[in-house]
Amino acid sequence: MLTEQQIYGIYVPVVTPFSAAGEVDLDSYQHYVNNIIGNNIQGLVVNGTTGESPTVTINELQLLINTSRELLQSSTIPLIVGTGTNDTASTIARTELAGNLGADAVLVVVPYYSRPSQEGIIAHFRKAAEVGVPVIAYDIPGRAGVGMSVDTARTILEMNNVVGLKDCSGSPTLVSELSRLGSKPVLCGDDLHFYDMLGCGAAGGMLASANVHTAEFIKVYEYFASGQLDLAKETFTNLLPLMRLLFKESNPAPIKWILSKYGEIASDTLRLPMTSISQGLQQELSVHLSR
Ligand SMILES: O=C(O)C1=N[C@H](C(=O)O)C[C@H](O)C1
Repeated sequence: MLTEQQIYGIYVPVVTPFSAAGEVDLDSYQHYVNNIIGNNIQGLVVNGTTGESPTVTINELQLLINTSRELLQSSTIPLIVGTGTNDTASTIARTELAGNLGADAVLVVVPYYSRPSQEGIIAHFRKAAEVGVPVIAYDIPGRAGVGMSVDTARTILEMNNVVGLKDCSGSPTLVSELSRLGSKPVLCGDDLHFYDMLGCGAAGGMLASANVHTAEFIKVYEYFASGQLDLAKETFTNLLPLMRLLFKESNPAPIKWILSKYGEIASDTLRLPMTSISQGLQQELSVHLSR
């Protein structure tokens, strides 16, 4: 079970590879995730936004959790499973499933589309936390349509079983205030501002871009944590041109494209309504293909 003390460093939210026909491609998943966990990451995140969670069925989720558990058999890296949906009942069902299959924690997003009140957001997280599996709450107003206020985030972080927050709010306010108030740890989910967010008090990052050049992202964190700020900044700045392209079109399409070009996954297929990246972005990303 994931504890608050384990929330730091680099967590990698992995993609869900699909075959050209749109089925989960387990061979690619095993090959690629095995390479990711060969790095000194702090957490493996399955079925997050990057894993195209809105299109993954509950049976497929079960398969992904079981496969990930097997891959992590001789590893101490915690397994975090995205179980949040826009519906509290199905979030609870997925959280129970993940817990029963051995997830160390779940990632629960603010319910998207419905635009609940702050009270509704709190009630949603209370129900998810009551399942008993450690919860990382996930604030991403740009995708959810609604975000957590600082008070809401504090209330949620005070709940038993909530171990931390993933902050994709797009502003330093939440992480700065929570860290000033001595709240539970916050992981930055805003790749392009990772370095600044560390400066505001983030304990690490859950970064889709860390699927590419994973070791470099770990270095940014380690340099920062050991006070070597110039090196942290320089390493981060070197990653920025690629990162900007990885978020130029909707995540995870650019990451899937680059992973397929690296031979990590067999195809960059996405499930609709997500589509592959444009020809223009392919050209721009091609410059970054050598590793
Ligand atoms: O899958 C995730 O977790 C992440 N999703 C964010 C998004 O796609 O908006 C980005 C972040 O890097 C991690």
